[in-house]
Amino acid sequence: MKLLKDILYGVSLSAVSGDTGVMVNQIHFDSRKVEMDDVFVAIRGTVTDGHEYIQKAIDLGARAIVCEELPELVVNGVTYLQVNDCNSALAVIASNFYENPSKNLKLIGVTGTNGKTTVTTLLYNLFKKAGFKVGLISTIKVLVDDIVHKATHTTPDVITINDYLSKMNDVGVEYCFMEVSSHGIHQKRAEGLYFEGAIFTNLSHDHLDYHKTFAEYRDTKKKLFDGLPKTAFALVNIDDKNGPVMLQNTKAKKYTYALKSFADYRAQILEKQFNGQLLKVDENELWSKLIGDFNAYNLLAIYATADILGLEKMEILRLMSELENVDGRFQYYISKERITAIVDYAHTPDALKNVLVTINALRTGNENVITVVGCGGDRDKSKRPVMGHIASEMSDQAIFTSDNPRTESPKTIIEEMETGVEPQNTRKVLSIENRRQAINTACKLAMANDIILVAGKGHETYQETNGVRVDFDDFKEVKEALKSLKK
Ligand SMILES: CC(=O)N[C@H]1[C@@H](OP(=O)(O)OP(=O)(O)OC[C@H]2O[C@@H](n3ccc(=O)[nH]c3=O)[C@H](O)[C@@H]2O)O[C@H](CO)[C@@H](O)[C@@H]1O[C@H](C)C(=O)N[C@@H](C)C(=O)N[C@H](CCC(=O)O)C(=O)O
Ligand SMILES: Nc1ncnc2c1ncn2[C@@H]1O[C@H](COP(=O)(O)OP(=O)(O)OP(=O)(O)O)[C@@H](O)[C@H]1O
Repeated sequence: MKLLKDILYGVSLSAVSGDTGVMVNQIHFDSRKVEMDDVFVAIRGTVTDGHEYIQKAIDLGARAIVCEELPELVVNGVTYLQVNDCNSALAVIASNFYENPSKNLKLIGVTGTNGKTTVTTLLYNLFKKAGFKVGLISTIKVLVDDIVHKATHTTPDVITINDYLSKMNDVGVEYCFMEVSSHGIHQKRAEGLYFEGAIFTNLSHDHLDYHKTFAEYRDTKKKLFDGLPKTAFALVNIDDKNGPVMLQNTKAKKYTYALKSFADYRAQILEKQFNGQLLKVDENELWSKLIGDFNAYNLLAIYATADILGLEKMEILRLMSELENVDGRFQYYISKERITAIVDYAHTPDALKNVLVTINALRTGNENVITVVGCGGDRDKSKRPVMGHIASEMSDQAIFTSDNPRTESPKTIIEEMETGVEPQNTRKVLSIENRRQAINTACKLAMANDIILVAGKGHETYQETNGVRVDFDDFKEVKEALKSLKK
């Protein structure tokens, strides 16, 4: 139990009705989870308004209510706290409730359209190899030292983040690497946290269903950097045209990394092979199993971060050379017929293009590239024709299929992808709604040395249709399909 007054420290209150000297048990923003003596914070959401559930929360035993508008009738024995912005208040209350766990470790946030999971996971693995106790908050999983928790979001809500950070404090975690999504920043899920540093990977077309304009999407990402204290570091990819924008108003120490521009940290790709690439980082060479220009950026970002955080440069490179691909990111399998299948989480136009550029650069002869790809339902629709265009333009054969249609019609999504296909490429496109069938068809069409890219789902192990998740794992599917081929 905590004293309500204590967890309100730093919250700017516009009105108080009732006693703040009471003990409270937990904080919730979902009335359905409220129990006796909890605090309920009413959040205005995208679908409904938490203020409508204040009475429900009280019926379940809420001892205090945080809201932007006081209800007309107040209940005796309940404390009402009026604030201007419930999301901001929740952020402060959650940090106070868990005794500011972000202050007791070094928290590094990673933002950008692509590369967040890769960079945070590689940093987690690198620092673990270096002998530190580490934590990870990512799309794939949350790791409290070695204990795995299931991830629900890229950036969880602020109560859950503080809960994880507090668990990390309990086991002595020294560094935590956390993905910070634009939804997370907009909904203030990362507010009130003490960041040791933040990293910007890149910015391209995504989430325009939520942010409406690219400028709004960019400015949301920028807030992570605007909010850093001067003791923190801000590390940005300066080859990305929005890199300088991220640094505009930050008080933090500024660092840049780049493959093309002048920067504090620079790398050059010396040699590319299917099983790895040779990079020149500073004046030293690094052989990495992670291939592609985009991974050269990811690797440089982790090298720079580790250097800024004080690890020894040669040791960083030695540990980096041992790092493996992150699950579902350029994960590959070569069949006995010498057909290569690559599973990659590329679900944005930019990521799909990067992966196909990487694959095409590895072609040595006249092998074909067959791409199986879909676009998610109930998400940014404007990506669909662009991804359809990229897949058909950059592959010899593209198979459009389903990728978590959610509540939308898979057929309609595929038709929207087809609108992006240039007339000269239509003959290269097949549309097969059933993802298993699409993967099987790609395997049947493939000849020796061909490369099959299965894009979009990466590490995900389900297909979501109308709220129902059915087991589906691209890597298993394509491997099985290739194994059962009779050629
Ligand atoms: C669009 C979006 O981001 N939605 C998030 C948002 O929900 P919402 O605004 O729709 O909430 P709402 O349903 O309108 O409800 C408003 C409030 O009323 C409360 N409520 C509601 C019903 C009730 O009976 N009682 C009650 O108290 C809700 O708990 C909520 O506080 O706030 C919720 C609580 O934090 C999130 O779980 C939810 O994430 C949904 C599930 C989601 O899918 N989000 C995705 C888009 C997302 O956040 N993605 C990003 C990154 C993606 C990427 O980079 O690829 C992520 O960080 O994961
Ligand atoms: N630095 C990068 N630049 C561009 N594309 C990248 C980069 N790193 C990874 N990718 C591509 O984007 C895909 C997703 O990578 P990753 O999961 O690391 O990104 P993310 O930012 O975490 O995505 P999400 O927020 O949607 O989970 C990869 O499978 C790869 O195709």
